[in-house]
Amino acid sequence: MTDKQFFVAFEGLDGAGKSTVFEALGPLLKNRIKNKLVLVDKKYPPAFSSYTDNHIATIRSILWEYPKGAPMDELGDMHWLYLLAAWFHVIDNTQIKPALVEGHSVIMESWCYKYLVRYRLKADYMYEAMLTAFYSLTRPSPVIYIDVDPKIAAERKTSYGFSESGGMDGLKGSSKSDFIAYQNTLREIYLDLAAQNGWMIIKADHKSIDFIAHEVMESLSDFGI
Ligand SMILES: Nc1ncnc2c1ncn2[C@@H]1O[C@H](COP(=O)(O)OP(=O)(O)O)[C@@H](O)[C@H]1O
Ligand SMILES: Cc1cn([C@H]2C[C@H](O)[C@@H](COP(=O)(O)OP(=O)(O)O)O2)c(=O)[nH]c1=O
Repeated sequence: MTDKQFFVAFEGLDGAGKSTVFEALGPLLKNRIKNKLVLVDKKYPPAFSSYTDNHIATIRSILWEYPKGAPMDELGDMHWLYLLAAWFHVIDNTQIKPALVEGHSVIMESWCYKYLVRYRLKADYMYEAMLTAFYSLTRPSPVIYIDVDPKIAAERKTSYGFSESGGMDGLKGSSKSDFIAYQNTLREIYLDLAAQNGWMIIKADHKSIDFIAHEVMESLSDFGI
């Protein structure tokens, strides 16, 4: 048992297995730590107040419940940047910061780096603007990067979304091969970020969820968790 306080978050490509490993890890971690553990799903955080819950439901519907085929690129990359920043700041303010102040530990199913990776492909000033907008967000440590070959992630999916296939970066088409090509580009950027920031990398190709979850638990011991 450990009483170390932590904030850890998963990162990885679309279909890497973040949500699934997050669900498997929760019960394993709860048995290992003395503090209360707060589990936060990026899109569906635990209830807060009715005002805030309504507010975030509105932002969520814009960010994630958009109609299939919506021409999201019409609105512009800077618009989406600030909406994404608004989302992560509300999660930080209402979930992560208060939990840490209370002495609890937090595990996030995924954090904001996926969008930094996507914005790395855009003009430099946009990437810089996103870094600035995200600057004061609480930083997880460690970040657990679930690394999969995009071909394997693609096999798990039945459809390939517009933004998952590079639609927001001017790429046309959302076939399996479009998804794989875009995700391969993102993976290189992700792996650079992982190396620069000392993220924990879990190689997940051809491994069961149970196996991956136990590997994550072993690696977390190296961080005293
Ligand atoms: N290691 C794995 N082996 C087999 N299937 C997996 C594995 N990891 C995830 N999956 C399946 O792949 C799909 C995508 O996983 P998910 O956790 O939703 O990915 P993410 O949250 O990273 O987008 C789900 O249907 C999940 O059951
Ligand atoms: C401009 C831009 C916006 N976004 C925004 C639009 C979407 O509403 C939002 C969420 O992306 P989406 O791929 O729909 O979901 P997920 O977060 O599960 O991967 O991010 C990008 O993902 N990429 C971009 O290049």
